[in-house]
Amino acid sequence: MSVLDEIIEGVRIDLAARQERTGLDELKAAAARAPEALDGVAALRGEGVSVICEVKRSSPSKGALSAIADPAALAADYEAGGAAVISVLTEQRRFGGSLADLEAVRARVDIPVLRKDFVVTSYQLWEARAAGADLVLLIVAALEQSALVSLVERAESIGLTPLVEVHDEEEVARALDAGARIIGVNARDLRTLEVDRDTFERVAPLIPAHVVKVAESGVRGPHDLIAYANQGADAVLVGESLVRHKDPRTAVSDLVAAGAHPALRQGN
Ligand SMILES: O=C(O)c1ccccc1NCC(=O)[C@H](O)[C@H](O)COP(=O)(O)O
Repeated sequence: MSVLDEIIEGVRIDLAARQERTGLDELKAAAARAPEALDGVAALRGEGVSVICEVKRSSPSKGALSAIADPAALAADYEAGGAAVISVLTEQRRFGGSLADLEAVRARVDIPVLRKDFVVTSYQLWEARAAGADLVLLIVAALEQSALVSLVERAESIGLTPLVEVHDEEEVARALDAGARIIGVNARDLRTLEVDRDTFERVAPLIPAHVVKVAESGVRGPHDLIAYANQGADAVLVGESLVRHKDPRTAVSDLVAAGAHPALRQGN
């Protein structure tokens, strides 16, 4: 069984427990009370390279990353540093996250918030919207094509912008077929968990210009952002290097400044 399969097995068990506690109608009512969703595409189409900053407590590849006592305070630092979007890992077993983290972040920041999880059913989309998320991650490798298509449609229909994650050329074709407006190329191989920063350079040319291109994983600092930008990234998604940093606000503003450099503004 792959790491992805193991994660999804746990996600389905936890999901079933939540579905027992909260019916879909109740969740939809909560989603209707949530503030209107912010536009995820517009947030990532700003000047320069946009930075998506992640609240990430632990990971299957590295174990515990940071004792994040106050995820909302961390997100506020990210926002003050110039983040375009906050990503909150809500998967509990392997990443130590929760929807409570997302709700706390939503209540503190004014920029869009992404629910980063292993979404396999539309119930999780309603959860995301009820918690105040504006974007949701959909991982192509975790979904049959019919499920991917219907989750993209459902997400859009309830105001969530899907960030559709791919790892190779075939998955790009599937993401485009599903109508993705934002595609994230994750450099982390979900079988080996190794990060290969060349993945983006290989796969990104297959993504048309009207689709926002996000380079995910392995950004250690401005030099990696510049490398991804030169390969056509509109945005980068950064987790570990920020949560481990002693001054996350400055770390984000250094990334944003690197992404705003005039040399990167001419369509790379
Ligand atoms: O981070 C992991 O170990 C991991 C393992 C299996 C599936 C997903 C995983 N990470 C999710 C992510 O996509 C990253 O949190 C995100 O791209 C940020 O990456 P990084 O900056 O390298 O923490």
